[in-house]
Amino acid sequence: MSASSAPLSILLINGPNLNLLGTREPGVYGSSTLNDVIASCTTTATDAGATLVAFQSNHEGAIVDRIQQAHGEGVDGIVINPGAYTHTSVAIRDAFLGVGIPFIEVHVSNIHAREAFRHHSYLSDKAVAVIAGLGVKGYEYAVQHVATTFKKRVA
Ligand SMILES: O=C1C[C@@](O)(C(=O)O)C[C@@H](O)[C@@H]1O
Repeated sequence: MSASSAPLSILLINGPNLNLLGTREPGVYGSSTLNDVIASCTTTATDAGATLVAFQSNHEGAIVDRIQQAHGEGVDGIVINPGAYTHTSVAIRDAFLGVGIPFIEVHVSNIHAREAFRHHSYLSDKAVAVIAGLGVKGYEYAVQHVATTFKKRVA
């Protein structure tokens, strides 16, 4: 397959505690599981002619490693819910700046309507877009946007 006809490649990253979606604070995060999210995002990507790979880790360095690895893999766009690292991680910010892969930041909850320490994100000013407060639907909207508007990246 030539580079021009290769499908757009999307990486979905979920940070700490998002493996607990479905049981974690359901009043805040809802009842869908991470597997539900991955299934719906995979369908959204596939229907739009893109591919999607999902990754979850509770460890900051593993997320940095995965972002760096994505560069070598030719990933075209990343959808990330960094969880609590949103509010703390210069390392994840620097990883995005280092690889230059465009990304959308997703939060299940509206972080701006919650505690003050959740209002600041180390990623938002570098993101193509930020979706917060639309529940797990936010992931699908982000994947849909990446799949239909992002371009294949030139290595
Ligand atoms: O783990 C999370 C989940 C979250 O990113 C969200 O999806 O709403 C919001 C963060 O503040 C929190 O630490």
